Amino acid sequence: MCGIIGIVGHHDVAAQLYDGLMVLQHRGQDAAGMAIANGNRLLLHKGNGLVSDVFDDESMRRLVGHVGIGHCRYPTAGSEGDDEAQPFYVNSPYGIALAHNGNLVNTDALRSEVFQQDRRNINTESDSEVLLNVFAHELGSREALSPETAFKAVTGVYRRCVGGYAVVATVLGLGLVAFRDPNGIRPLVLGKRTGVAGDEYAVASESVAFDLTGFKRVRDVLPGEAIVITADGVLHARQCIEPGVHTPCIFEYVYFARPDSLIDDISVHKARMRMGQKLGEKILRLRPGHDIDTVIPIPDSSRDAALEVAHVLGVKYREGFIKNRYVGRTFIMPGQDQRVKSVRRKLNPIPLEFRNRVVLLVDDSIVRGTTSRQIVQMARDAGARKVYLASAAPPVRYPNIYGIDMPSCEELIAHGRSEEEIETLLGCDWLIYQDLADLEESVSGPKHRLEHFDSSCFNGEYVTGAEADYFERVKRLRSDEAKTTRRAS
Ligand SMILES: O=P(O)(O)OC[C@H]1O[C@H](OP(=O)(O)OP(=O)(O)O)[C@H](O)[C@@H]1O
Ligand SMILES: NC(=O)CC[C@H](N)C(=O)O
Ligand SMILES: [Mg+2]
Repeated sequence: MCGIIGIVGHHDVAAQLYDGLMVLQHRGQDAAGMAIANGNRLLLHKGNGLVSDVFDDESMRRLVGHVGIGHCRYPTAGSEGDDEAQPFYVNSPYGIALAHNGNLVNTDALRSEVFQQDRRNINTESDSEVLLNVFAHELGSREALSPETAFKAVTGVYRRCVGGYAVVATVLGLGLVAFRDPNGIRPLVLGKRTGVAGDEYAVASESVAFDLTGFKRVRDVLPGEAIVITADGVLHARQCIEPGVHTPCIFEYVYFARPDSLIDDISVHKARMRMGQKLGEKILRLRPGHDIDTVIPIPDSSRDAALEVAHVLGVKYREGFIKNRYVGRTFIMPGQDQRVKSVRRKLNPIPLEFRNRVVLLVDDSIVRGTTSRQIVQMARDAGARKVYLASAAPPVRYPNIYGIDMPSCEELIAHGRSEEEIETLLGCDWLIYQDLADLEESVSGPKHRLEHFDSSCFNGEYVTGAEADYFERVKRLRSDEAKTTRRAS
């Protein structure tokens, strides 16, 4: 679930892109990069690592220009190599750099189409490089360069690229182009800042990227819409294809996004609080006379929900696990060994919050079960009398194919298992999952702002469809086993 940002300003934008990327770091910890338009050059700097590792004073000094894009990567296709860090660059037509959040599900068909029909070579295994070349071909086959031709090129992308994608690109001689897939699966938001020199614009994966950079959130980019901001700061917007059913990824609200973001006009923080409220109500329905002494969140992402669960149950909320702030998110780490070790490094119990108590641990989601297995054991070792575990999301039973790297259902602890079987595997005394209808209601809120979601990892329904053998192929290429073999070779 990468983070993307693009800015058209009146002054150099690299420092602000850096600040924006720092706030989007939770969306991708593997690689980072920036591309800045400077006259007839696209200045590019990217590499593996966190934003603060990839950029130093020297690289920042080189990135001069007032139109630019940035990316932080969590790979869902290809490898974790630095050749697949983003933005990607292509020299024709005009010179384009592009950064992508999401995942295409017709990459293989497109790859051969791009080679045979468009006569373009794709030099990596990245789906984003394919997307860039489709956009480049579509732009190159129109007459002059203008917002109009950019919109037509985006329509071409919409016709050819299937999957989840939010994209920012800089095109030399034009400015910034941004667009969001026809179902709006991946988020993209537009911001504006008005200064003495006039209006400046930004687009980003999450509105939180604006807070630090002084931009104000204007609105979400619509599914199937494209935005062009010319280098002189003029904004053009166009619906480039009839939008499909708007199905934003529900996992953004459960886990990925920061709580201080608004996505599709919905506060992630409030959505998570409502998840907690519904989860608490379910627990009360199932066991009105429960014996829970304390609710303990699994930091970080479950805190909003856990606090509300405690309120509804009328019991104490205690921070029983202390998180080491120097360990990143474990779920988005590339290998299972690394994930397993990181959970213990990251979380440590405060025994006095567990001793002789019946504790309810609350997490936002249970995916591979890496975190839950260990924290249940830690709670027992710390002296808990009983350990209950609640998940603010339903069982994750199906792969995600739109930008979250859980490609192989065998790796999902809930796949093909009943809740009782999962409870036994996790070793807890009671396991409670949120119901999907309650999760969806929590996100759409009392005003029913959204009616549909991409909830595919919970219900196995994929709004775009996928190539017939897609799931098998992606499992072969991207299971933990395949990644380990690839790294060793
Ligand atoms: O069942 P699993 O495969 O372990 O995945 C689910 C866990 O991973 C995530 O935490 P993570 O440590 O990535 O980030 P966080 O600090 O934002 O909670 C999520 O919040 C769950 O705790
Ligand atoms: N998580 C994402 O958005 C990944 C983007 C792209 N598919 C890549 O692997 O680089
Ligand atoms: Mg977590």
